[in-house]
Amino acid sequence: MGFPFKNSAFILDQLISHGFEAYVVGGAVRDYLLGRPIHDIDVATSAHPADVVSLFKRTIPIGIEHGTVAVLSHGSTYEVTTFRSETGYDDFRHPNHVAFVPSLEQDLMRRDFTINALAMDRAGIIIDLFGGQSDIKKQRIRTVGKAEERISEDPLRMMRGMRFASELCFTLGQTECEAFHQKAELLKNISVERINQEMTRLLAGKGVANALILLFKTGCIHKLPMLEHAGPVTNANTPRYWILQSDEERWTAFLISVGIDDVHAFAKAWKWSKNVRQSVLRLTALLKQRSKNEWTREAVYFAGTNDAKAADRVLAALGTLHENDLASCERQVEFLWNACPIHSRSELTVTGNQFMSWSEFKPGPWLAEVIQDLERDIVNGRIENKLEVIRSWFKKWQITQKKQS
Ligand SMILES: Nc1ccn([C@@H]2O[C@H](COP(=O)(O)OP(=O)(O)OP(=O)(O)O)[C@@H](O)[C@H]2O)c(=O)n1
Repeated sequence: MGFPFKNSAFILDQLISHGFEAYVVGGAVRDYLLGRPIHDIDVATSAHPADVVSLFKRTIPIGIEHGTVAVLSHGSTYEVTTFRSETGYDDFRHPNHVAFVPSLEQDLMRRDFTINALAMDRAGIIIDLFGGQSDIKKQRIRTVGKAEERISEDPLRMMRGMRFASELCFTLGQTECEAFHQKAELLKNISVERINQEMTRLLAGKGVANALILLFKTGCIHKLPMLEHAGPVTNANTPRYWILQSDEERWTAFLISVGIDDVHAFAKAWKWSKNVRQSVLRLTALLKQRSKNEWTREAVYFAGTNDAKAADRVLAALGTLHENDLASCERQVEFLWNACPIHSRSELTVTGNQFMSWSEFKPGPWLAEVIQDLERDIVNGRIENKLEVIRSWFKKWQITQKKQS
């Protein structure tokens, strides 16, 4: 078969020529066997981090406490990690001291799942001590050794297991399922950032429907922040995630499907970035507006075509809109957008300053209001986007404001 990870061959060669063992391990071997794109290449070696640093020109000690050194070459980064066992490795470098480095076997034994506990040597031979290849063939997720032990070492592994089930469309072994159920509570000790990463990937996987069923069956879902009372998701009421095109669309559909209304609080608890939070909030607001009405020129103008189409996809994923009607809804959105006389505030012939110079009011919130009212009237074709027209429109606007106050 030969060694498929050509770009990283120099790392193995350099380590081996200095008397060390070196293998490609983990996700790269798994994804290679699955025919999936390879993202990161991780190398496991018997060399100490200090040896790794001395053997390569450009290195960064990214996780020295875990024995990981990043080797940089031709714009790529390779993670080289000293074999570790649960007790780590002994880095006591006294001249008379023989440093203890675990074996490859010990290193593979402490990994999470059999499909991730595979190694490949420089000749392209696969080292498979726990039946990882057979599990790949049978499309199942099994832990290396006792599930309870692997989970106790790092409870995030439960989320990883279900995320792999989603991404690879694999099933979860029965013992693993039971162990997840028994250990679900431990998820509360895991940082929300790590949970969020796994959950976001789980929602994006092809097998998301089954993964969600697992999340509920194992009770793990109810141990996640703000999902204590998340409400049951079955095969029948799972959103049609395949219609959705971004993490934000998937999160919006997920939150609606499990009955979470307070997106603000959820975003805070899950420490979402500002971008994700604002997108999900915008989409949720649009859905409320859209589920009652057809798109109008004004609604498309204020939403923008991207969000308008995204909102329709979420509606289709939730079954409110028929999937077959999506294409015509998209065309409708495009049509309405093209019919708008302006496409953003910057196209108005007046600015806030102009209103100020015409106005008898002091600056205040009215400025934002007047601009929005103007955009609305122009987009709906009620007035033209011309300075003199807007000036007389503004006179009337001021009069109605005064009457109202
Ligand atoms: N909680 C964890 C995380 C990782 N690993 C091991 O470390 C390897 C690398 O982890 P990572 O890069 O996070 O994931 P990958 O398995 O490479 O998968 P992906 O790239 O799809 O995230 C895994 O294959 C697995 O052997 C583990 O045992 N337990």
